[in-house]
Parts: sequence; structure tokens; C-alpha cells
Amino acid sequence: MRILIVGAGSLGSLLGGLLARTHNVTLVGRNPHMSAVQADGLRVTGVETFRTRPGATTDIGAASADLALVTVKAYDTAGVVDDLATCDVGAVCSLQNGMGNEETLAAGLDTPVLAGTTTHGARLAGPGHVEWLGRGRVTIGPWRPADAVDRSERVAAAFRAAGLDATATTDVRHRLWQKLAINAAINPVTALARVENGALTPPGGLADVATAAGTETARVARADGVDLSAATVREAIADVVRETARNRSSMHQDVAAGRRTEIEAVNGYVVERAATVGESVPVNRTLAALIRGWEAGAGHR
Ligand SMILES: NC(=O)C1=CN([C@@H]2O[C@H](COP(=O)(O)OP(=O)(O)OC[C@H]3O[C@@H](n4cnc5c(N)ncnc54)[C@H](OP(=O)(O)O)[C@@H]3O)[C@@H](O)[C@H]2O)C=CC1
Ligand SMILES: CC(C)(CO)C(=O)C(=O)O
Repeated sequence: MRILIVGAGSLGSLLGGLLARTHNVTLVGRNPHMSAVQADGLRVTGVETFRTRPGATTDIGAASADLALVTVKAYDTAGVVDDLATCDVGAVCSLQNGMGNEETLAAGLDTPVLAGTTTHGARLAGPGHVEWLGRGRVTIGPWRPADAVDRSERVAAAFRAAGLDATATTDVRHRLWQKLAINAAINPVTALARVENGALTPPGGLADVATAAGTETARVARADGVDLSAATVREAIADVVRETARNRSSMHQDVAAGRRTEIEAVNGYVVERAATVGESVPVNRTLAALIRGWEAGAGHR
């Protein structure tokens, strides 16, 4: 399969490097990372250590591919729509966190849109070098009924051909809302308290705040037609807190580094959807306001 990785930072470089062992992959990203990959290939270390040689460019131009995997931060998705408008791609698939990415891609592109989630962990360690921090899974499904299921199955099969655990689903919205609930619970609380994920282990005030944000999100999901129970979300949050106890969440890392966060695609999205479906989400509203306040002080707003 000919695959473009649009946004070859941490996650995109990892998945691009893994897929390049089997497929024809081109990374689209920034210098000096892209020029380092052009010169010496991509080094992956961690869960597995290997070197691979995907294509690498900073200019997507009028590229042609079977699949474009979108791995930019949620606030950069609109820019990807502009970039892909000049390209010829068979399908586009978001593997980002948060919500709203698929809507943005579907509204701006005349291309089948797939939605995906992944639990792999990655960190760009330096130009030409990505760390694989944790082996995970990929789940892919059609965003709209017209974005046929068999296309998701072909993409999942391409991941499996490269040795990755990947499945196609007909209920990707459920997956996305469940991941959203986990991120809405863990990310802002760990970012504001500056703690590792394990600090949200009950009992304790931080665990209570996180669980409240997650169960509010589940309520909005149900009002939006997705069958996600509060119990499922509580269990999922507890599992992730346990499995990632020593990790700093992505939002904690962003705040610690003074970077913009994905708050609008996470708690901001919950607040926006809650208003549309007539639900009240005071915990998500408060967490979003606090992170937005921090972003304003840091010059991101
Ligand atoms: N890292 C991880 O382990 C995981 C991340 N995710 C999700 O994946 C998404 C990406 O995260 P992550 O990889 O950590 O983020 P990174 O910031 O490491 O990578 C994104 C890269 O895309 C670049 N970029 C932005 N716009 C464009 C564009 N139009 N064309 C080409 N490159 C572009 C960015 O450059 P610049 O910053 O210079 O604009 C950056 O280098 C997020 O939604 C995240 O929540 C999900 C699961 C795990
Ligand atoms: C699952 C979790 C919370 C792991 O840290 C994550 O996705 C993130 O940090 O963005």
C-alpha cells in the first residue's frame, strides 16, 4: 500500500516507521526531522529497535497515495485539509486523539474518511529518531456509512501485514467516545496537578475529579446516541491509570513544555456537544476553563 503520514512527529513517525517495513511510506513533516530521515533513515528504539527508510518530505505537493494517515495535533487538522486538497488519495484516516477531526476532514475533502484510535505510545527523541514507548493496538472504522467498511478492513489488514495489532470495527464512534472520556478525565487533571497518571488511583480528590469528568462525558455520549455506560468509563479510566501509572499524559507534557494543548478537541468538545444535547457538564467546563486560562497566560490564545 502507498501510505502518506501527514504530521510525522511522535506518533506519525512511529507508525510510519513500522509500516515502512512492509509498505511504500512517505513521511510528511518538519525539518530537521525530515532531512535527517532523508539522509540516514528513521531509527526506532524502545519496544523494538530497528532502522528503516521511508520517504520523507516537508512539502506534500500533489502527492498520490492509497491512504493518508493523519497524525497532527487536533488543532492542525484544518491545515491538513488544505494540504490534502492538492493530492490524490484513496482514503484519509485520522489516528488523532480528541473529537472533531473526522468532521473537519469529511467537511473539507472529497475522499472517504476513516476514524481510528491507537494505544501505541511514541516520542520524537530527536531528528531521525523516534522512541516506541509502549506497544498498543489500532482500531479503524468508517466515519460515515458511505465510507465503506471493507475499506477499513483493507487498512487494518495493511497494519497487520506490517506486524501490528489492528482491527476494523463498524462502531468506531463508540471507541472514539470511550477514548474521549479517558482523555477528558486523565489529561487536564494530570496537567493541572502536574502529576503522573498513577496519581489518579482512588481513593483521592484527583481520582474523584477525573472520574466525574469521564462519567459526564459518557452521559453526553449517550445523549448523542452512543451506548457508553458510566460503569464502562469508570473501569476504562481505572485500567488506563493502572497501565500508564508512570507516564505523564500528553497534556501534562504539553503544559510542562509550555506548548499549546488539545483541550478544545477533548474537554472543549464535551462542553460544546453537551450544550447541543442539553446536558450539564460542570466538571468538564471547569477543567476546560482552567487549561484555557493557562494557555492564555502562556500566549497561546
Ligand atoms: N504521541 C503518542 O504517543 C500518541 C499521540 N496520539 C495523538 O496523535 C496526534 C499527534 O500526536 P503527536 O505525534 O504526539 O504530536 P507531535 O506534535 O509529536 O507530531 C505532530 C507533527 O505534525 C507536524 N505538523 C503539523 N501540521 C502539519 C502539516 N500540515 N504537515 C506536516 N506536518 C505537520 C507538527 O509540526 P509542528 O509542531 O512544527 O507544527 C509535528 O511535528 C495527537 O492528536 C495525539 O493526541 C495518540 C496516541 C498516542
Ligand atoms: C491514555 C493517555 C491518557 C495516556 O497518558 C493518553 O492518551 C494521553 O496522554 O493523551
